Amino acid sequence: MPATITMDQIKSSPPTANRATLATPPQKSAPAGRTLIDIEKLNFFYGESQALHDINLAIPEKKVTAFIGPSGCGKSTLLRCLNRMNDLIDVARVASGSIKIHDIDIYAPDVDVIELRKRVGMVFQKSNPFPKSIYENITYGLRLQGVADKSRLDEVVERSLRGAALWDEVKDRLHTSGLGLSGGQQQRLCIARAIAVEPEIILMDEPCSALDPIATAKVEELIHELKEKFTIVIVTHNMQQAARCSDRTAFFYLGKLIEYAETQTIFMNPGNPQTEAYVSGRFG
Ligand SMILES: Nc1ncnc2c1ncn2[C@@H]1O[C@H](COP(=O)(O)OP(=O)(O)OP(=O)(O)O)[C@@H](O)[C@H]1O
Repeated sequence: MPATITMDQIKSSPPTANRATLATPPQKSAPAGRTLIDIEKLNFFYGESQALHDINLAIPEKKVTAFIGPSGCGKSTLLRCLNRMNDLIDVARVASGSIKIHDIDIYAPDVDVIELRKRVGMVFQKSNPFPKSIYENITYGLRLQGVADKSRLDEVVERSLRGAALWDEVKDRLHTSGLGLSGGQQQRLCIARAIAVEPEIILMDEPCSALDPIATAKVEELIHELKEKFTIVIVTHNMQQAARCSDRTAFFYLGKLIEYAETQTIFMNPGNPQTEAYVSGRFG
C-alpha cells in the first residue's frame, strides 16, 4: 500500500506561522471524495508574464483528475506546481496563493522538496527510462534512499512491474536495457519506476501523446487500475482520453480555470460556453 504523506515526511520542521495568514479563499467546486490537493488563489509567473490567474481547485484523493484546455493555457505549469518542478526554472515563481497537500502548504519555506517529489511522482510526455537495465530503472529511487537488501529490491521490482501491467512482458529480461523496450513498454516502465517509491500522487503530463492507439489503450487501462491506490492528475490534449480516464475534469483557458466538475458534466452538460466550445471541438 502506498504510504500517506505525513507532516514528518514532507516537512523538515514544524509548521510556521505564515501558513495561518492565508486569505480565506472564494468558494470553489467541491470534489466528489475527500480533498487531497487544495489549491487556493494561486497566481504564478514566468518573469513578468502571468501564466496562472487566481486558481482555486480541490483535487479529490484516489480519483483521476484531468486538466484540459488549448495549448499554452497553463495545464503543465499547474501540474508542475504540484510537486514544485517549476522550482527548477529560474524565472518561475508563485506570486501568491497556496497549494496544500493534506493541509500542508507545499510552498512553505521548511518543506523538504526532495521528500515532496517522492510523495508526488511524475510521468512525462516522452518516456525517459534511464540508460540502465529494467531492474535498475525500478530500483534506482530505492537505492538512493539507501535500500540495498536484494530480496526487498526484488520484491519491489515485481510489485511495481505488476502494478504497471508490465511484469508478464519483461519478467524474463529484467537485466536487459530499459531502452530496448517498445515506446508503450517504456512509458509503463516509467510508471513502474514512479510507483516503486510508493508515492501518494502521480502526475502525468500527456503520458500517451507519443504512443500508438494500442499502447495508449494499455496505459489508459493502467490509469484506471492505478486510481485504486493513487491519486492521479493527468494533462491531456485528447478529449476522448479525458472522457475515458478521468473522474473530474478542469478546463483552463488563458491561464484561468474556467470550469471544474465531474467529467461527465464537462463533456455532456458544461456550464460555461467556452467549455462547451472547447469540448465540442469548436476551438483550441
Ligand atoms: N519555462 C518557461 N518560461 C517562460 N514561459 C513559459 C515556460 N513554460 C511555459 N511558459 C509559458 O506559460 C504559458 C503556459 O504554458 P504551459 O506549458 O503551462 O501550457 P499548456 O497548457 O501545458 O500548453 P501545451 O498544451 O501546449 O503543453 C504559456 O504562455 C507558455 O509559453
